[in-house]
Amino acid sequence: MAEEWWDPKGKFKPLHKFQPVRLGYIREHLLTHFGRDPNAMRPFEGLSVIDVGCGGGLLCEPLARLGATVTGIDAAERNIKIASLHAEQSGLAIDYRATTSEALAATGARFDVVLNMEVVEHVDNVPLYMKSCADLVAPGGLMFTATLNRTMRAYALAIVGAEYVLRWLPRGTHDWKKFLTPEEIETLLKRFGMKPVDETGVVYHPLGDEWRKSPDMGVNYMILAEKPKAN
Ligand SMILES: C[S@@+](CC[C@H](N)C(=O)[O-])C[C@H]1O[C@@H](n2cnc3c(N)ncnc32)[C@H](O)[C@@H]1O
Ligand SMILES: [Mg+2]
Repeated sequence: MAEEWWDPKGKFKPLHKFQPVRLGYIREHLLTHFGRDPNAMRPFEGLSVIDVGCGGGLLCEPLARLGATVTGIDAAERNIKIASLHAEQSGLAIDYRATTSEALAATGARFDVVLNMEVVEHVDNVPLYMKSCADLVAPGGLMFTATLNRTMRAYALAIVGAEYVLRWLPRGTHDWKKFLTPEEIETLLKRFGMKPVDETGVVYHPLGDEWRKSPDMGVNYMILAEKPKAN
């Protein structure tokens, strides 16, 4: 099971391929926003980060290595078992819990940074989910959202291309109707007290077999939002 999540060529291959670009984006914005030293070994010491829908913990581990105090939650108990085992093998202390963002937000838990990466296109009640993620952000904190746009190109590339032609993902992984446009995400962020401050597309470059940031948000994209400091 652990291999499933941590195999770079396995079922979650696209998430592994996204790692450099998304970690670069997260790192860059955390450094600037929280005024951290880019040359430090553990620049995010003292920052609390929650990875919502953490799966096998692909984002939790690098952030813990960079010094952050990391909590990973996933609705699927099985994923939490895999993530915990892997963190133990990596010698990392990560607080993994099998729960949902909705349940955790209801307890009043708050974090400096909320990661909402590749989850929202899988949830049933999007507004409720986005509200729970926003509620988990402490005043002055950040939330990162990564997902797929609801365009014809996303249908062609992320569903026909990735699931049927290239077989990067199992068929049926995504349902195009559940994809959200950047405008829809930003509207929800604002409704729940967040201020969108940055956005970028993420585009595949076949020559280097890598994903890079791009102004083109037509398929994959990331949005950064800030929660204003309490007065
Ligand atoms: C495609 S995976 C994303 C994994 C990880 N965020 C990444 O990008 O590497 C989506 C995960 O979100 C979890 N999930 C969906 N809704 C959730 C919720 N409301 N609270 C917590 N986890 C949720 C699912 O169980 C699944 O493991
Ligand atoms: Mg997805």
